[in-house]
Parts: sequence; C-alpha cells; structure tokens
Amino acid sequence: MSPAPAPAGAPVTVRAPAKVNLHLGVGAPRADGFHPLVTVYQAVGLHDDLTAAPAAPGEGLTLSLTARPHLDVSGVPLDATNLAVRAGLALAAHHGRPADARLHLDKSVPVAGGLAGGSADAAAALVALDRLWELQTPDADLLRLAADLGSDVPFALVGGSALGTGRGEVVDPAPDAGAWWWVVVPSDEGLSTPRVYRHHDELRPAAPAEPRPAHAVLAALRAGDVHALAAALHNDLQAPALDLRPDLADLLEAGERAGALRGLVSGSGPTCVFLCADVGAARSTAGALQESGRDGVLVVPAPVAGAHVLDVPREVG
Ligand SMILES: C[C@](O)(CO)[C@H](O)COP(=O)(O)OP(=O)(O)OC[C@H]1O[C@@H](n2ccc(N)nc2=O)[C@H](O)[C@@H]1O
Ligand SMILES: Nc1ncnc2c1ncn2[C@@H]1O[C@H](COP(=O)(O)OP(=O)(O)OP(=O)(O)O)[C@@H](O)[C@H]1O
Repeated sequence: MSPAPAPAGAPVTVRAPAKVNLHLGVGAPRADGFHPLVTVYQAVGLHDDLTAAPAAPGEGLTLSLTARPHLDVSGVPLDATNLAVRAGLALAAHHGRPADARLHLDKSVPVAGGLAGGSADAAAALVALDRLWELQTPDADLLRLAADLGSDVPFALVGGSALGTGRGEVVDPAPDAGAWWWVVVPSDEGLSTPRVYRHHDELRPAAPAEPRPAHAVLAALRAGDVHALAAALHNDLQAPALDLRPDLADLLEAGERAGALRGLVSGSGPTCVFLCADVGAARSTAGALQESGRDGVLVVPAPVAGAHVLDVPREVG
C-alpha cells in the first residue's frame, strides 16, 4: 500500500508478489461453499508488475499483457473477467466514478499455479488505480474490496508473512525473524482451485469444522529457525493435488534428494516449492532439478513486500 501521491495523470507501476502457504489447514465446507482456513501466507520474490496509465473519458478499462520468456499466459483473459480489470471496476464503483484507464500487465507468476498470480494482479490494480485516480482510499476499504475479489487478494496487498483465517481473506501480519530461500518449480499444466477443494472434500469427508491450527509454523517464523520451519510445513490440499497429479510426488522427492530441507505443494498446486537452508543450498537444489530436466526452476527470497508502487513506472511499448 502506497504513501506519497504521484503527479496527476502520470503512469503508475505497482509490483505485487506471488505467495506460498507455509501452513494450509482446511476445515469442512461452510454453508456458502467456501472452506474455513487457517493458513500462513508468505510473499515470495516472484511478482507481476501492473502499470496504470490515464485514458480519455469514456474509454473504459483496457488491458494489455506481456510476460517473461517461456511463461504460458494463454489462460489469462484480457476482458472484464480478468481479476485486474474486475478490481479496477470495483474500485471505480466504490467511489462512484468512471473507470477510465489503460492497464498493462507484465506477468512473471505462473498461471493457475497455486501462487495466487491473479490475486496479485487484482491487488496491484487496486493500488495503481487508487494512485492514478488520486482517490486515497483508506486501507480498510481497499482490504474489503480485495476480499470481495478473492480470498487470496487481501494478502497480496499486505505481503510479508501473515496468518489468514475466515476463508483466507482475514489477514494479520505474523512476526517473522527469518530470511528464507525457496526453490519454485512450476508445472506445464495448471490445476483448478475449486477442483482441488472439491477433491479435498471427497478424500476427507469427515474433515473437522475447525481447521488445523498453525502454531508450529508461527513459532518457527518467530524464531527464524529454518529446520523447525521445514518440519512444520503443512498443506491439507497437498493430498488432493497429488491424487490429481501423481507426477508431483516424484518432483517433491527429487527436490528433497537434491538438497532441499522440505518440498511442499503450493496452495492448490501444481507448483511445488522447496525450503532450503540458505541461498547456496537453494541454488544447488535448483541446479540439480534443472539438470534432471525440470524447466522454469526459480530461486526466490522471502518474505517480500505486498503490492507497492515502484518509484520509476515501467515503460509500456
Ligand atoms: C488455495 C488458496 O490459494 C490458498 O491460499 C486459496 O484458498 C484460493 O484462493 P482464491 O483463488 O483467491 O479463491 P477464491 O477466488 O476466493 O475462490 C475460488 C474458489 O475456490 C474455492 N475456495 C476458495 C477459498 C476457500 N477458503 N474455500 C474454497 O472452497 C471455492 O470453490 C471458490 O469458488
Ligand atoms: N490476472 C490474471 N492472471 C491470471 N489468471 C487470471 C487473471 N485473471 C483471471 N484469471 C483466471 O483465473 C485463473 C486462476 O489464475 P491464478 O493464476 O490466479 O491461479 P492460482 O495461482 O492457482 O490462484 P490461487 O493460488 O489464488 O488459487 C486462470 O486460469 C485464469 O482463467
């Protein structure tokens, strides 16, 4: 979230991070179909950049897209169903003002990967358009708009490490003394989040109403203890994700054999993330996974900031 105002009408670029869930406890579905969660989010150094530039009155919200090399963005809609556009329309409606702006999204976060890339884009659009339109929306209102857009969106505004409750939209910063290193291994094929939740319910028909608590992960973060964190990582969506994508079990094993302390499916998957003891271990784990033929392997630090304005707007060609 952003402090000083930019000159009126100047393009604004906002950077928003991907997330991993260090703990994802899922309870039995609520009456509204959503699952109660106790989750610990962590923002990682892999992000999308969204630039908002002025448009003529009546032009509406348009969206253009570029992506880092080899990233498959064929599944990203450019119409009003895109989460960034939905965010812009919601912000304009909240203030009763026209929604005129040109949005450009430069994507680096894998699509439908369990890394909340679309949520990052929605958060980025809220922050960028709030600045471009000089609205100075209170943080509480931005968080409410974010929650209406998706369960993961409020966290993308807040960043860092945070406890998520409710359906994931209630976010409280978590003390974190660590400087963590993750290896991120995306998958060619995405996984649908609702499908993974449905499969969770099939595999765990007697899931308790109260999700599993996150005490061990929160304590490891507070202590900055990487071995304790590796031991505590937990994801109730991992079993359904692995059942839908059995190849991921081999990947988790390969990453741990290559030197990671622990491998984990990120959120609803299929991206797998590997916690490493330090940056050297992360680089050698990534190298070994690449040599064994895995594509798109990344080494990223965490935690990083939530959606924030970049000092120098990106040029949009
Ligand atoms: C898997 C996670 O990424 C973990 O952080 C999130 O729970 C998913 O968050 P998201 O993609 O922002 O999800 P939303 O856009 O709010 O919901 C998409 C769909 O996911 C399922 N969903 C999501 C969140 C939740 N607590 N329970 C659910 O059952 C529902 O089928 C819902 O229709
Ligand atoms: N800005 C966007 N970027 C990516 N996908 C988007 C966007 N807007 C809408 N979508 C749609 O949302 C779907 C899920 O995208 P996303 O990349 O956010 O998945 P995810 O990382 O698995 O999400 P989560 O971890 O929050 O469940 C995509 O398949 C696409 O159809």
